Amino acid sequence: MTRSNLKNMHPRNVLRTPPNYTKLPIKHKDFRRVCTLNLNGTVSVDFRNEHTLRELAKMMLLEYFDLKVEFAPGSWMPTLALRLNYVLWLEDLLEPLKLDTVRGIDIGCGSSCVYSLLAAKKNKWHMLALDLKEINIEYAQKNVERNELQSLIEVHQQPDKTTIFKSYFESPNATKDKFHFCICNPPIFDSNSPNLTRRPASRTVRTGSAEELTCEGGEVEFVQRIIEESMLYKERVTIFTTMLGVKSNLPKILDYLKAKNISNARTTEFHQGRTNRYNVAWSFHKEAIGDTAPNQKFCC
Ligand SMILES: C[S@@+](CC[C@H](N)C(=O)[O-])C[C@H]1O[C@@H](n2cnc3c(N)ncnc32)[C@H](O)[C@@H]1O
Repeated sequence: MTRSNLKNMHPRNVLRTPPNYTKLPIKHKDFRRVCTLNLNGTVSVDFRNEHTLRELAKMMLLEYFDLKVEFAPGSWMPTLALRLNYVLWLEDLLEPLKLDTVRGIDIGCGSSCVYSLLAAKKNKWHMLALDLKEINIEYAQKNVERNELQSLIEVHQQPDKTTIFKSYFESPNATKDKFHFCICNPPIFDSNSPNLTRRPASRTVRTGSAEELTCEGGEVEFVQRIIEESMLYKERVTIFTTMLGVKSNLPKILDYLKAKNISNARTTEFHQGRTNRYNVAWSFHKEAIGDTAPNQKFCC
């Protein structure tokens, strides 16, 4: 990350001050094991090594949020700067609502359950964490228990990959409480695309299993499903949000919202080093999003 990029990070992001990679290995012994000490006293981290990335992610969550996290083998690896920018943007969107208690839904929480853990630990938000994969549910549940956040986070297995909120809301055990937001980092690639095997080489190792990274129609169709279900459950969730990994998909989603006559929408961009993400929020409630939170761009 460059200095100018760091300056443009969300104003409340603690990672605006770059981590001290020379001091952190002294404090965190598992992280120390994957670092290389150079002759001039500096420390190198191999971002192409999956095990190293796991230890880095675990160390960052522990150092900055006192969160102890384990990841399922081969599962999707969260980076803290990006996850934090998304949570901070949500804080901005929710602020005008002046809520005493906040309830959110984490669509596709992954094995780390990272968004729910951050939201609960940092803000004491109540979270419903949903995922399809059994192993992700097991790890997510253990991560919640490891951090003693059971009173704030409920983990629920999504039985049907074609639905988003429906199977939970229609289940007899579902809470009758309303939710104030949903957060989502959708599977990005189209499982039917022949280009999947010809993805460009990345400078860092790509983590995540096929089931976590792909779905029918890729992120566009996944988000279109969220939009469709948002129309069914407009009274159950105040602000719907999602992330997109591909810039050219943003206008497609905005066009889809327009086609569904949903005009109350906002976008933001997150730039973390070489990783760019594009977020959309929409609401059926006039008091939400409407007068506040202009479209924003955050870089880190
Ligand atoms: C890209 S990963 C994101 C993981 C985590 N939220 C993060 O940002 O690090 C997408 C996740 O969505 C889950 N998923 C896919 N389809 C889903 C569905 N219909 N309902 C809930 N989760 C789903 C996958 O199993 C995977 O864990």
